[in-house]
Amino acid sequence: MELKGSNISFKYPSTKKYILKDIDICIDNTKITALVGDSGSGKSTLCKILSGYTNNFEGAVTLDGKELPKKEFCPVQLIFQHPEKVMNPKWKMNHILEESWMPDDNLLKEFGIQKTWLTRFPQELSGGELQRFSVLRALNPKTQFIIADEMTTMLDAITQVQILTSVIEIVKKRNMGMLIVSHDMPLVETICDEIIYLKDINGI
Ligand SMILES: Nc1ncnc2c1ncn2[C@@H]1O[C@H](COP(=O)(O)OP(=O)(O)OP(=O)(O)O)[C@@H](O)[C@H]1O
Repeated sequence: MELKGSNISFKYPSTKKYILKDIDICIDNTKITALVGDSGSGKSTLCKILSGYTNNFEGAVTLDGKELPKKEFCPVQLIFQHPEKVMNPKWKMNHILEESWMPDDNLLKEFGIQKTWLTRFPQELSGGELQRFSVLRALNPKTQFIIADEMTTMLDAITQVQILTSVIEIVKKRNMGMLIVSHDMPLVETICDEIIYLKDINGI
C-alpha cells in the first residue's frame, strides 16, 4: 500500500509565499516513516494535505493510485498535535469516539482511558487525556495509514513510550502505514525505519 503526494505546492490564503513547493513524498505500509524538519518548514501543513484535511493545494495525493475519498471515511487518519482544536466542545467523549468507532474495554484500558472520562466534555480533560482519545479515534478498523503529528508532546515521557508502543503494535498487526512527525531525533531514530527531511523553503 502506498500513500503518495506528487508535486505538492501550497500557500495559505492569507500569505503570499509558498510554504510547500513541488514536494514528492511516498510512504508505504511496510515501514514506519518519520517526517522531520525545522519549525515552520510545513510538516503539519503537509500532514493535513496527505490526510485530506486540506484540499486547496496544487498537486495530487493518492492512496494506491486512487484519490482520497472526500465524503466517506478517510483511510488516512491524522492525529493532531492539538486534539482540543478538532473536538466538538459540545460533545461528550463517548460521542466523539463513537463518531469514528467504539474500541472495546481492553483497548480503552491499554490506552489508559478511564471509563468515567467517557461521559465528560473535552474541556473537562487534560491535554494528555484528550490525546489518548484522539489516538484511539484514529485507529478505526478502516484506517490504512496513520499520520501522527507530534502526537505525544502532551504526554509525560513514560506515557509517550507506552502510547507509541501500543500504536506501533496495532499498526504492524493490521499492516497499516505510519508517518510520524517529531522533533525528538533519538525517538525517531529508535522507532522509525525511514526518515524524510522537509526543508524550509523560506528559511535563512
Ligand atoms: N492557518 C495558517 N495561516 C497562515 N499561515 C500559516 C497557517 N498555519 C501555519 N502557517 C504558517 O505556515 C508555515 C508552516 O507551518 P506548519 O505548522 O506546517 O510548520 P511545522 O513544520 O509543522 O512547524 P512546527 O515544527 O513548529 O510545528 C509556518 O510559517 C506557519 O506560520
